[in-house]
Amino acid sequence: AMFRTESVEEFYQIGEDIGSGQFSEVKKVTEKSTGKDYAGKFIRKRRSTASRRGVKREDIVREVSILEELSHDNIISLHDAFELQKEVVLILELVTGGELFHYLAEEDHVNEEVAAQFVKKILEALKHMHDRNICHLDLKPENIMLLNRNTQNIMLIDFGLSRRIKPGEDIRDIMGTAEFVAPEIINFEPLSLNTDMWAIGVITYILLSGLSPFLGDDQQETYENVTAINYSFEDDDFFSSTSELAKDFIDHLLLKDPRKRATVDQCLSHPWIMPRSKKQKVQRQTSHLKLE
Ligand SMILES: Nc1cc2c(nn1)-c1ccccc1CC2
Repeated sequence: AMFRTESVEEFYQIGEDIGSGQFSEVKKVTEKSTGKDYAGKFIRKRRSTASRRGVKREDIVREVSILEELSHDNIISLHDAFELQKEVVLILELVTGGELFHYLAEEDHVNEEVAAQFVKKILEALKHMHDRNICHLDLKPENIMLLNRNTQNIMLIDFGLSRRIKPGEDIRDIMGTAEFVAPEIINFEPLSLNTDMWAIGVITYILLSGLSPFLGDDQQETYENVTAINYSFEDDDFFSSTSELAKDFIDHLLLKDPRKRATVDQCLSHPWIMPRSKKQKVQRQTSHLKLE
């Protein structure tokens, strides 16, 4: 059986809230037998097929089976799982560095050296997934946690929309967060591993500028900006000190045709992520010096 049916409170002491999702609360929990701290993700089950609240049991089972298949330093690990009458509780590895989103809110934007290190870590986690034909489909700063404040070590945390991409099988029904969704999601065209690569382009743009490239005044306007690929680096000279390498990296990801986008392997060997020469490394650093 996938889930234990004993009471989670018999084995874990429930602590304070540390986060939440649309249908989930995440609390710090302590395993009684070991004294170890974890993150307990309490996911409300959907009571009936007619309801729009809660998560379908099959979707929770999918999230758990994907978490069980993945094993990587920058991907949250699953320690245990309980099923109660109204909810499922996932016992996840505890990360306490806060969301990348909050770090960005404080820092506004980060210098290129730091941004490139963050993106490299996210790409390494994503490579572990893509090598297993698993796509995340909800990559955004809220789903990226910092291991701790002062390193670029990150952790992907939420696999609620993740899917195994089977050749020939069409996935069209996923809808993530408007600012980060690729054009094919809005147009209900087939999704693929390349759908994640679009989100990497959006996250990189935000890391470097603090601006969200497609964000409009409402969801409709955001969708129009995405499907029109309406972004630029000219906004209010937020990119005046950004290197050409960084802009080139983003330009190879924010492409309408998913097949033209750089893959995770191509991103990992892009000179912005893997500088091949002193000149390229200096180019990345000088942009930082100008900012400071
Ligand atoms: N939707 C969310 C949201 C969160 C988490 N998981 N899913 C999480 C996982 C491990 C440690 C800490 C958290 C808090 C945020």
